[in-house]
Amino acid sequence: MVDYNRKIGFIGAGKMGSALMQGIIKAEIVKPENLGASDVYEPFLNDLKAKLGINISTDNSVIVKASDILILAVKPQTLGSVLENLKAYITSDKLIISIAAGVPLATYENALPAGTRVIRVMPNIAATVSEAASGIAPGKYATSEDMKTALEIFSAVGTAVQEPESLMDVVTGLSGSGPAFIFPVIEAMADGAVLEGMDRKSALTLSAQTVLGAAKMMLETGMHPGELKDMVTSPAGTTIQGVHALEEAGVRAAFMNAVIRATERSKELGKK
Ligand SMILES: NC(=O)C1=CN([C@@H]2O[C@H](COP(=O)(O)OP(=O)(O)OC[C@H]3O[C@@H](n4cnc5c(N)ncnc54)[C@H](O)[C@@H]3O)[C@@H](O)[C@H]2O)C=CC1
Ligand SMILES: O=C(O)[C@@H]1CCC=N1
Repeated sequence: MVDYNRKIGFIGAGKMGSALMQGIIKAEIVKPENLGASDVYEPFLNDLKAKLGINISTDNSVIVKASDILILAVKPQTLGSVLENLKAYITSDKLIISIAAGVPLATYENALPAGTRVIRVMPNIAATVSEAASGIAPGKYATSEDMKTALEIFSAVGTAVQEPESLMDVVTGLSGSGPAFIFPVIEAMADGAVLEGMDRKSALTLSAQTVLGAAKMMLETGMHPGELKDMVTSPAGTTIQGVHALEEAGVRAAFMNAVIRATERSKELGKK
């Protein structure tokens, strides 16, 4: 088990950092007084302190010094300067976890003191509601105990799987970015129902529950999505008409391309 008294610190308390902090507090794997966050933008910190009771600072080094596990949650473009400013405070007892898209483990290992234990994680925004999907890759110096710790933290806010680093850009394109591919689907299906006369609130509720139910059914039955689709699709019925409309619009290629393009962008970010 993750040591309940271990201190976890976030550098960057924006959208993803705060989503993870909410999930971590909800899962009770760390006490609020053992969770800290720093950010250059004070209002985010004040909100988090008020909501979660965590420690805050606008000085990154304060949080680094107070933490056993450091989660880097700043933009990939900001990371270089953050690492440069923090390296003097990274001692060998600290585990560094980064969630930055694209940035390879070697970048941290080269920028931080020799032998620093680093783990790369790509979670997603559903950590807020304890339903994140995270891929986790260990760095050169991370121990199996470190991986256990990372898997426990990210399993506490959803589902977490170990992946080789070579697939972390794909994880980014699929599950890291994926919620943003699905929200418009939920909205667009609801729009169809609104066009047919349903009120917006009911349409969004039914649409979102439909996506949730479909995903849950697949995960819980272990059945192939094609087989599940066939269970809904009566001969000459309603569903096959809708499926035909989606195929005419090239929906499968569109979703494949979304994942491919996001993956390629993650690779590009890593080269900067
Ligand atoms: N938003 C998402 O769904 C996901 C984001 N990520 C990764 O998480 C990281 C953060 O992304 P978001 O939370 O979306 O961005 P964001 O812009 O909401 O958060 C970044 C935070 O870093 C702060 N910041 C900027 N410079 C700083 C500095 N020098 N020291 C401390 N804090 C500083 C900003 O004020 C901001 O609050 C990125 O690397 C991104 O690739 C990973 C998975 C999903
Ligand atoms: O859009 C981005 O770059 C980040 C990484 C995955 C989700 N959001």
